[in-house]
Amino acid sequence: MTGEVLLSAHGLTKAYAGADGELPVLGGIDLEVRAGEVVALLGRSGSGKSTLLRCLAGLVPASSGTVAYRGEPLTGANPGTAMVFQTFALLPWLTVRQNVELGLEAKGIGRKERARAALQAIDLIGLDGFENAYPKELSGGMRQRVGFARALVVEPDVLMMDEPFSALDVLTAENLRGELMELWESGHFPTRAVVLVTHHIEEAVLMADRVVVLGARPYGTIRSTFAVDLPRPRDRRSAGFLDLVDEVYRAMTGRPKDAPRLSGRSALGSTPLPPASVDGLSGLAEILARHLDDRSDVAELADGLGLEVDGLLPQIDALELLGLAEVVGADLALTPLGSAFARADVQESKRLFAEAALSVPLVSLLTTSLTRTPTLRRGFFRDLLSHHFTSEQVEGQLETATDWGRYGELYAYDASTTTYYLPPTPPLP
Ligand SMILES: Nc1ncnc2c1ncn2[C@@H]1O[C@H](COP(=O)(O)OP(=O)(O)OP(=O)(O)O)[C@@H](O)[C@H]1O
Repeated sequence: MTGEVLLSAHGLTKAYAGADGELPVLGGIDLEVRAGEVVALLGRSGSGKSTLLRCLAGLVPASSGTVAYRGEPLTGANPGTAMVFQTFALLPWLTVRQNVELGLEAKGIGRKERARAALQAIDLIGLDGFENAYPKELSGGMRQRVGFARALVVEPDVLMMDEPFSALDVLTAENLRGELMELWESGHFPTRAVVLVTHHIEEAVLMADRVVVLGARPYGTIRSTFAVDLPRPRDRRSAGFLDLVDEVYRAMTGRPKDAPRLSGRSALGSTPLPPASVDGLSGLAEILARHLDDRSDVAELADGLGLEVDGLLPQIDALELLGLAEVVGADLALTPLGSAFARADVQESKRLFAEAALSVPLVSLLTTSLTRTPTLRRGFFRDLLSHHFTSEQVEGQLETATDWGRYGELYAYDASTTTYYLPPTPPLP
């Protein structure tokens, strides 16, 4: 790696203030971004990717450690970066050109020069003809082009992108990714490096020279880094591409030795329940049961379903957590319990599922609490969980626990009164 260092983070930590004290999000990040490279920050939801990007951009202050631009520690917004967001964040009452000019206005650049630079950026990103259109007249893809033009117009040293394609439909996203990388390769790209936040493994391998995998347990740290030496434009079907996707996938699912097991049989606060419905995880178990030895390569499974690999992560996590499957290398394999579950009739599958779900702390807590107090409000469990998780994570976990417990007939839930209760015992025949 030879380019000069543009961005650097050393010993960077970040904790947000929460209702119940500090929520640590990043722990001890060391990272450099050099001229000439595209770096992807890859990780699951909640691993702190966006927070790291914002710290590098100086939009969020670090709790400790340093972030520097060209060796100068940041004291506010990073003057060498511009950001493209997932949601396009355009001002609806301004035209395309006026939206693009916004970044320049903030820099105190005169009107004539602003118009010239904006038109150039608009042209570069394929928006010519839309200069005077308002955002509501544009498709999602065209709106995101405005997002790109607005960032590129200031010719930042480093373009920062926070999941810029995830709000777009598949074809539009693929098209825009391709155009962007062509532009980067052509040498006409007005930035010297790119940092991309994504949770799509394939997107990271497709676009980046270096993929930095963040792990989320117990808080965001760099788990591994991969150099991507594949020639551009990259072929998603080439053996090299698929091998690297597999390797990165293993790094994302592999657990560091000292991290708590995902099985979460320990404390309530260890690992949030994944957002996987019983239907979804049963579907995956049934598909696995159709494979030889009840196991399959995860990338192939996802491909067969028309999904990106990470699209299956919540269901895989759920099957593991419930002890119904395990990840072995790049494969997902049903356990004997999972195999029985996948092949059982409805009643037996509910019984097996209940047995598995009772090993999950939150489900077990709901069940045992209800044996002591026959009805309990959702707010009671929300409060308990809020000591360990953000409110979004709390609601997500309660959704999952409600679905799982209902299916296993461990408890029932009345949404109109937000109350859990024990299901009535069926009458004796
Ligand atoms: N401003 C904030 N205040 C409090 N907590 C926050 C704030 N921003 C993020 N968090 C929390 O920090 C954790 C990491 O969030 P972050 O958005 O950085 O992760 P991420 O890996 O980018 O996830 P995602 O892909 O879901 O955006 C999450 O638990 C999130 O709820």
